[in-house]
Amino acid sequence: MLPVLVVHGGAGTIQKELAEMYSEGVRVAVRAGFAILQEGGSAMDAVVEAVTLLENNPVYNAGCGSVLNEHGNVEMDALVMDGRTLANGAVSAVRRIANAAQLARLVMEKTRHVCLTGEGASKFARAMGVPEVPEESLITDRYRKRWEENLAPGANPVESQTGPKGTVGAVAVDSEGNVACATSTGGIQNKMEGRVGDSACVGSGGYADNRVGAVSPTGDGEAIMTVTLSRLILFHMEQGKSAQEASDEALAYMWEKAQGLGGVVVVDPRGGWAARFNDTQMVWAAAQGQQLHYGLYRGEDFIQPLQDPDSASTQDHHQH
Ligand SMILES: NC(=O)C[C@H](N)C(=O)O
Repeated sequence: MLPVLVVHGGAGTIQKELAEMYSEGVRVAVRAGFAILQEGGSAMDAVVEAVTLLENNPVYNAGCGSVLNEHGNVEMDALVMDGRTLANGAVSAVRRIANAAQLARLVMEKTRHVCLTGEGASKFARAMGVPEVPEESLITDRYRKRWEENLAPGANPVESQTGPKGTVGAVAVDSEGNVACATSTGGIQNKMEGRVGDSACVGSGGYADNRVGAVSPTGDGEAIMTVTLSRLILFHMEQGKSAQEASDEALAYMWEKAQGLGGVVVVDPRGGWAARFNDTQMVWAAAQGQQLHYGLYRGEDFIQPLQDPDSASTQDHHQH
């Protein structure tokens, strides 16, 4: 049933105290993006709106709330892709802007390139009138502290590159059957300056093609890139697998070949969808028809009516 929107706020191990905040944020974002689809808006508008809200929410590792690189700076990656035309745009290692996915969309719409990086991406943002924000406005106390802990004698900065991976992403099918994806992230804690992650690389950190579907992943970027996870999932769907089967097969392959953990949200053009992960947790939410689905641990699929956010949720172990 069309339209559909599915979002994620990252995979990994989410501290118990923060779980409700993580879950609430993806539900708010999915409602806002889905409202656009219900009014006849495009899949592209819906995914960018959902991701923008998640970037602005300091809970997630994207926009405000991004993790810090080895020098204590925020460098963000993002991409968008439109399944109608295969048009896509990305930015990598971009600094001092609030909404990297919107800048990725401008790369798609206003340049002949698919990815701009670092200082070039910042110059392009300025030329497009995107306001520069102070780096401090993107940094939360939580990540500032984590970064400082890594400077302590005896700390192992490489070890702390693992941990919660709160990248954000969204996939949608609009009422005309067009699919789109958007992904945005601060990357991984203590990454080397200039490190480009999957979230800036089309085919890895996202893909959308009206003939097959759309994917947005989260997780170990190097492993995601090694298996080109998003395109791999769509390849399995082209071979006749459902969104769920294709996701599980590709995630298992990523583990086998690259010891990669992560998760994905996926849609197909008929309105089938999946939120799957091989890490301990992934925070996700989906909207379709009158229902909002959401979950955090494996096997969870809580359902609420979209109309009434306060009504009691029911748990249903049907897996998507
Ligand atoms: N948080 C994440 O999902 C990390 C992201 N995939 C990256 O490697 O940059």
